[in-house]
Amino acid sequence: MTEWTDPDTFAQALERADTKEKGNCFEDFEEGDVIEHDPGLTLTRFGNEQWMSQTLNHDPAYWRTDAAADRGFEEPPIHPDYLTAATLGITVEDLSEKGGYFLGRTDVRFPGTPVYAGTELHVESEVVNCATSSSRPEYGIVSWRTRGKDAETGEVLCSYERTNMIPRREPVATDGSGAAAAEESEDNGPDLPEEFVAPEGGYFEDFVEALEQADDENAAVAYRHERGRTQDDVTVASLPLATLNTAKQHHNVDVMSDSPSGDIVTYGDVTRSTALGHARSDEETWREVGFDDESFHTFVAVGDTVYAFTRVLEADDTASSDEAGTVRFEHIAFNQDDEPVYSGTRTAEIRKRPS
Ligand SMILES: CC(C)(COP(=O)(O)OP(=O)(O)OC[C@H]1O[C@@H](n2cnc3c(N)ncnc32)[C@H](O)[C@@H]1OP(=O)(O)O)[C@@H](O)C(=O)NCCC(=O)NCCSC(=O)C[C@H](O)C(=O)O
Repeated sequence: MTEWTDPDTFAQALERADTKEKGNCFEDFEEGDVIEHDPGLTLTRFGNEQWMSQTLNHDPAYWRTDAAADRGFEEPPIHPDYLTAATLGITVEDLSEKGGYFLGRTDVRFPGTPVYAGTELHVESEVVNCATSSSRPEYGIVSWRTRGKDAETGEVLCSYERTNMIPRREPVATDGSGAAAAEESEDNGPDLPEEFVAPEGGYFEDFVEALEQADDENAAVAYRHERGRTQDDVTVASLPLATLNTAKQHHNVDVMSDSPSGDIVTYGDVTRSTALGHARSDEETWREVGFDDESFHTFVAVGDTVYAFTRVLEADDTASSDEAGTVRFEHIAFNQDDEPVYSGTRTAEIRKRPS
């Protein structure tokens, strides 16, 4: 009898065998469905430090006990970026493993923070919207409300609404109106203020002063950050896998060679954390409050370099501590060709200058 490992025999066997599929297609989601995700993850110091080091987030409060105490933490906590990435990673097997691109996310909040190492995450998602893509008949667009909870107490630690493009089993006819609208809107020329102001330093007062100066001069507070992070095997494949993110986009070169990106791509949360790390390196962060209107504009792949640009939108003297004020930023991650790859608004408490 022929050995099944004989190459010709095996090729035929592969052709005739059914594939035990992973993940869900667009047709499998229905608005109102609630999905309890099976995978869980213990948030560890190691996982946190691996994520934060590789994305250049070096805020000492997340690394050193004395710096943590100085910021009112019991010990170096789990960073909200890693918490967000781990919450999303756990959902991928059920929501997006089939290969849909992560388009955006909003209302990212951390009601139960600070979170400390040793906390076990339990995550659930509710399908909030299923829409036809008018430009891509082979995909639908699905949004979920996801909550990452402390598995022991049930307290919600991280919550957000996320949208992905999800492959359909059967393509549908579309009118292409989305693509036409996008083309029309490209006709508008750039509309930028004449002057850009950069804050002198990274304290709350520096942002307030820069906003006041910009207001006087009809300018914007906007600046770029010097650091860049070239994507490598660790950022593209290892970091998402470390959050249990099974999206083939990040680790299966074979499948991805025949996809819109043509290659494995960086997990959106890695791109975002990297840009935020660059921005935070130029400010005195006190606490992260939330993120809104996040969008991923184009792919980031191995060899691409992620840079960051910041626009300061507003500042407010009130915060959870007298030692800080609240600032709202828009952060844009861009690549070596100056193309935006991510954008989103961020609300953060920024330390006031010590008197
Ligand atoms: C994915 C893209 C290649 C699509 O590009 P394009 O075909 O040019 O279309 P649009 O960008 O105009 O968008 C297609 C439709 O999706 C809707 N859309 C776009 N953004 C959002 C959003 N934030 N919320 C809701 N809907 C959104 C548009 O309106 C379009 O709708 P329609 O006209 O009806 O078709 C391109 O966008 C791209 O390359 N994006 C980058 C994607 C990416 O790299 N993401 C991060 C990496 S993938 C990942 O992290 C996966 C993750 O692990 C996971 O599992 O989620």
